[in-house]
Amino acid sequence: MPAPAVPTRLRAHRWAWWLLAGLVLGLLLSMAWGARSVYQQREQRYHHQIEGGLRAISLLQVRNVADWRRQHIADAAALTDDGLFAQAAARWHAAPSEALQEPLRERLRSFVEHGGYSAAFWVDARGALRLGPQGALQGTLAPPEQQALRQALAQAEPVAVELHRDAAFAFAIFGVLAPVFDGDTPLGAVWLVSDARTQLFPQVETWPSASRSAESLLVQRDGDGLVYVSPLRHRSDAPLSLRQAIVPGRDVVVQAVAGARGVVYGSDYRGQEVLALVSAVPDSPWVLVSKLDVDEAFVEAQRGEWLALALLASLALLSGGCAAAAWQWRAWRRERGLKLALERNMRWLDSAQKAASAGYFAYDAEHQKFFMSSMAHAIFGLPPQEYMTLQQWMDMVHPEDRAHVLQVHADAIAARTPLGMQYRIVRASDSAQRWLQVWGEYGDGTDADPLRMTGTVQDITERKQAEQQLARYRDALEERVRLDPMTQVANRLALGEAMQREWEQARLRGMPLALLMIDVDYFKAYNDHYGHVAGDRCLQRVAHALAGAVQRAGEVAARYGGEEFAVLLPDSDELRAVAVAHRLREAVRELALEHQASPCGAQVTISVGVACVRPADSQPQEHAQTTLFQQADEALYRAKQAGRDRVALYGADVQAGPPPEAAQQG
Ligand SMILES: Nc1nc2c(ncn2[C@@H]2O[C@H](COP(=O)(O)OP(=O)(O)OP(=O)(O)O)[C@@H](O)[C@H]2O)c(=O)[nH]1
Repeated sequence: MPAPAVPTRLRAHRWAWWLLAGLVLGLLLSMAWGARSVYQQREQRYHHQIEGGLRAISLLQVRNVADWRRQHIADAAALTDDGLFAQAAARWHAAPSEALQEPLRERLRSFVEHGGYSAAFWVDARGALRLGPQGALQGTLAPPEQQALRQALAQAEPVAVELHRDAAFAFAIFGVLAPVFDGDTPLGAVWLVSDARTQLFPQVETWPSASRSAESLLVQRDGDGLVYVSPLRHRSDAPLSLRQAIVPGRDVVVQAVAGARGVVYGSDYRGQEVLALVSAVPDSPWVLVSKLDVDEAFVEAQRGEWLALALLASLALLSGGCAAAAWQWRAWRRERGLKLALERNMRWLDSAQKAASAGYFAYDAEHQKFFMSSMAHAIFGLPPQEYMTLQQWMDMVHPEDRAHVLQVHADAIAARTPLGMQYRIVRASDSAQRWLQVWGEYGDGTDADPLRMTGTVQDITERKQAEQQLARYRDALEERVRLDPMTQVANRLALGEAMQREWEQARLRGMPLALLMIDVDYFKAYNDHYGHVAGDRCLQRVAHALAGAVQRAGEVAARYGGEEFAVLLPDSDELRAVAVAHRLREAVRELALEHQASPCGAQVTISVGVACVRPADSQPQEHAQTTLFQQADEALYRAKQAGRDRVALYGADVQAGPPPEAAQQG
């Protein structure tokens, strides 16, 4: 069944959409702003965390290096202050023998074996190497140590020889010269030598993290430039071999040597962007630069942040997707529910239409097509198809109704008023004439919604036939109500109505009106003689004869009651009325009904009273009519009195015998 193409246009309110879009945009912007703020806060906090961590490591390393240096000075100072050692040294100086050198060697050996020093030597006050842990030595101190010896003997306290390279050692050494005195007499000094490679550098090489770029550097000023004291993680230069000019710039080591302290951002010896923490090592020329690649410190952290953000965004998207899917599913369920309800309603509608023989349609005025339900197709006798054309419909409308139907449709379109009409069609399938009831309504016919009529069509042929039948019954009944059941002529009700009608006509046209009152003569005697059944039959024949004798339009012959009749004669003056009265009397006589009990010649006769009136506006109508009846009755009475079987005109002498010439002709 082709469903009618009734458009369902959902007109969205444009302003509501704009408002919604604005709200969504505002929400997105505020979310972006919030995310940016959170990100910046987190980045700042992360910077603080990284810098704090770097600061802690730097402090630790600085403390270790400083402690290491202090330990060396403290060991040397303890030796300078050791009186027993000084006495042993004085004894050996006074008499150098194997036996007297043993306490000194023992002491030197303990520094190497238990003090963590790489070497320990006894040097005399002139700087000649005299004794080592293994025995006597020969040689002299290198210039830095010579200078330190002089300084130490002059100050009577230990003097450190900063980290440097010495041809006698394969590694960079740090030394301390501890002067020894016999009273005020300088005897010499003990030279304590440390291997920086195993003793110092590990202090700055150890990092409590698995960072790939973390590095601590000990640097110191060297004339106009600077020198890298500790080994480099990313270069193979030997300690103290890498020198660099102090050129102002972003180099963190240059900044450190130039006096910068604390957190410094800049580049390192690789040209890499680094975050550095610069601290001076107390009581030393060294500056410790602990640094991390910015890439590693922050970019990876940023990557982590982005990852977390991406995770959050994914979660949000997933949640949004789930919500959208849930919403879609709900909408789908709702739509499905509506569809099912619609299908159910359509089935009910179809059933209702079948039960009511009604179909529905939508007429597209632009394309002149009717889209109809299957029931509507059946009503028009068309096979189920997509639509019915306007021409098809017009051809089917009954030719007698066509002009009227088209006019009503045109009026409904023009006035946009609902349409309701009944008309006939010649059904396409069997050419049967059918009555249809159509209800329709035209739309507003705007640009967006072309002119369209929707409505219902119902086959009301059976109802129409029933109505016509009913009308016929009603007419018949109406007729019967105004008929005397026994004689089948009009009764008093019909006579009264005719009197009203004809009176009005006569009054308007100024014409006369006549009333004849008729009574069967000696009818009691007839009944008595022939019986009531015969009496009835007699009355029927008399009535029939009277009715047959009045032929002009508007003339009414009625049974007035019992054996009495009345005849109303419009447009009749007294002359004509008397003539008609005689004709009626003659018509009864011609029946030749035997009446042995009648003194009027052994057959049924009638007496007639005639009265005439010319209705006028001045007369009260009811009263005038009553008067007319009374006058006709009085004339009848006079006819009876005069011997019966005759005509009496009210207000004139009663005549007997045959009717006058004029009456015969009237
Ligand atoms: N059979 C029959 N008799 C009727 C009917 N209606 C009235 N009658 C009789 O008609 C008679 C009328 O009698 P009356 O009024 O005395 O008058 P009449 O005998 O005809 O005498 P006049 O009228 O003076 O000539 C009565 O006997 C009624 O019973 C009817 O429908 N059928």
